[in-house]
Amino acid sequence: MSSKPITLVTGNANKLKEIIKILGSDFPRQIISKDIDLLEIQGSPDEVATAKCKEAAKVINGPVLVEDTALCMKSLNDLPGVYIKWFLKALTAENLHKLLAGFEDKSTYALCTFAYCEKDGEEVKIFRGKTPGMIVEARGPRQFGWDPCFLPDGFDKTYAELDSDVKNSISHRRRALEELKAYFS
Ligand SMILES: O=P(O)(O)OP(=O)(O)OP(=O)(O)OC[C@H]1O[C@@H](n2cnc3c(O)ncnc32)[C@H](O)[C@@H]1O
Ligand SMILES: [Mg+2]
Repeated sequence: MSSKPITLVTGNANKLKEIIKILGSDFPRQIISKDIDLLEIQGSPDEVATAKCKEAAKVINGPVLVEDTALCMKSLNDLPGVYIKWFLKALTAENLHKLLAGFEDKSTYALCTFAYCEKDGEEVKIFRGKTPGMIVEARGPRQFGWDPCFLPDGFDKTYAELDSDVKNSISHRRRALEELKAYFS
């Protein structure tokens, strides 16, 4: 494995902040971030992350890391899933819970999928993390996406209401990064 810096490609500043915080200072590789709006295909979370990674690798001449986040509602057979970005944009966090208004079962999981590739044409490695919870009416600071609507199992506060260190200790992103850390160390 090379020791070159890894370029993390994301257009989402909140994601970037959490990733850097969770990786911490003892992560063995240097991370550089780059904001490129990558094309997102339709498909499973693995397919979307893999395609994003291959596209990023074509642009960046070296190791690349991308991430895709899905929000999967059980009553909707795991939709919106990877399309949550567009649902959130259309509905805003205020109205997201209304998607499940006609359903009793509000259970939903947050899924984070990282995809890493050493360079263009090389194998893409996938790391996944999942946090179960449910969708509630928006509560807490409206800072990061659907955080105000997601109540993780075992907590009475939404991701938005939780202290950021607590969110980062149980989040979908944290769990995926644990897998990634294990691979790199
Ligand atoms: O450039 P990329 O990394 O793709 O960033 P993005 O903002 O387009 O992100 P995604 O394609 O992964 O879409 C996921 C959507 O879910 C939101 N999101 C991602 N992680 C989140 C988290 O931990 N809490 C709340 N919202 C989150 C994010 O703002 C998007 O609207
Ligand atoms: Mg995106």
